[in-house]
Order: sequence, then structure tokens, then C-alpha cells
Amino acid sequence: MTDNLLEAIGLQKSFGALKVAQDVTLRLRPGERHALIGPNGAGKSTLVALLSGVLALGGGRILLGGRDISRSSPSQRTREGLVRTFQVSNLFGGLTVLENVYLAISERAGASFRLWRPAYRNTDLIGRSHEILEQLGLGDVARTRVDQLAYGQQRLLEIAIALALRPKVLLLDEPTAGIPSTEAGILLDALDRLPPEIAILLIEHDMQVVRRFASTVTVLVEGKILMTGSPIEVMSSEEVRSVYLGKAGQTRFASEVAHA
Ligand SMILES: Nc1ncnc2c1ncn2[C@@H]1O[C@H](COP(=O)(O)OP(=O)(O)OP(=O)(O)O)[C@@H](O)[C@H]1O
Repeated sequence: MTDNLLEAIGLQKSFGALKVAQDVTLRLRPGERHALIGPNGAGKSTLVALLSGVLALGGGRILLGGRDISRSSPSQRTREGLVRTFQVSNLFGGLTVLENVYLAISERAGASFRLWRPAYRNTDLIGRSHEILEQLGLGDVARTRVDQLAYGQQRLLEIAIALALRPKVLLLDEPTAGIPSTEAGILLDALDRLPPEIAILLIEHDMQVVRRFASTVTVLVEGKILMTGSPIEVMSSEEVRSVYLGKAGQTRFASEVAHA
């Protein structure tokens, strides 16, 4: 019996001659806050695609709650609780924030094709949608059309929709990317308030976000795991500094460590 919720064991993936996942092993326990970092082209997005089932594995196994989901479709994985954030580009811009979350919840509840009128009678699902929006600080914009939202709020809505799918494991792909610094704080606060029992894998470039959010960090370089450790261990590793970060990053890391 294992207490790991998600186990990715020996994952392999190649695009032609390019090996983008080489024996990648990653484990997440319930409630774990785990960050995945690595330079551009390291294979982070590929790993998320392998975990979520968008890409087929070239080798290895993925277990969710001890069950082998290596061959499950993305939607099966979502139903079983392995959820990746919805991309802003997949939001329904012409619908309200509430309607977007409601659609996700009703889909989870198996009601997606009963559409608007009958669905709107379902006060439980609407109540749950409001609850999630409040949780993420989007309560005030519930009736606002998504295309009228600030970008940071749209990114929060991605997370709201993922939460609506009742994740056990949540894959967050660069949630702060593209968000102006004035709005980023709100998003970081929202990340702090995510339900503590959910295991979260955060793909992130910004080390300040990583340090604030994660208790464990995995560094991926050229499709291989360079190291896994606490943010401080990772940030103070010479190997990480020299192999992964380069000169600009070394300066940044040094200042991060100094402020840790
Ligand atoms: N469908 C594909 N076909 C061929 N090569 C691909 C494909 N998808 C990604 N790659 C290549 O695989 C490597 C890993 O890409 P990936 O996007 O996973 O890296 P990443 O760590 O997410 O990078 P970034 O931080 O820039 O998003 C890159 O060299 C990329 O060009």
C-alpha cells in the first residue's frame, strides 16, 4: 500500500530522435505542493501532457491512487481526479463567469447535454458554482462576461473550472504567466487558499512563486530529473545553478537564497 496519490514511474517520450522524457519518476502525496521547474525546452509541458493523457507514453506507468491510468483517455483521467487547468483560450468568452464554472460542474455531474433551461433549475450546481467563485475571489464578477474580465481574473477562472471538476491531483501550468504584477498577488493568494487535501503540481518559471507555494521542487533538464528537494535545497544547489540556470539565473537564485 502506498500513500502516494500520483505516481509517475519511469516515463519515457521521444519526438523522433529528441528524447523529451527520460526515465522521469515523480510522486505526489495527498496535499503535496510540488513545483516543476526547468529551462525552456526541458520537457515540462510534455510531462504535463503525458500525465494528463494528451500525449501517449513512450514508456513507463502512471498510477492514480494506486490504479494504473497509463492508457486512460484525458477525460477518464479528469473524471478520476487528475485535472489540469483549463486554458484561457478554452473559456467561453461570450458566457458569464458563473456560466463557465456551471458548465464544468454540470459536465462533472453528467448533465452537460441537458443544457441551459433544465440545468438552471439545478440549484445545487449553481450553489456549488458560487461557492467555488467565492473561494477564488471571483464572487463579485460572477455575472460578468468572461471576455470583459482582466487577464488575471481569466487565469483565476481557469483554476475555478479545474476545482469544479473535483480534482484529487491538480496540474497547474504557469498560472501567473502573462499576468501583470498588480494582479499576480491576487492569484498567489488564491493559490494559498486552494483546498489543502488536493495534491498540486505547479509548473512555474518564477522562483518567487515556487518558493512561496511549493514544499518540494523537481528540476527537469533535457527531459531528465536533475534533482528533487526543498526550494532552499534546489536554490542552493551548485549543479542546479550551473547546469540549469546559467549566469542570469545564478544572480537571481543568489538573491532568492539571501532572502529565504
Ligand atoms: N509535438 C512535438 N513534436 C516535436 N517536438 C516537440 C513537440 N512538442 C515539444 N517538442 C520539443 O520537445 C522539447 C520539450 O518541449 P516542452 O514544451 O515540453 O518544454 P518546456 O520545458 O515546457 O519548455 P517551455 O518552458 O519553453 O514551455 C522541446 O525541444 C520542443 O521543441
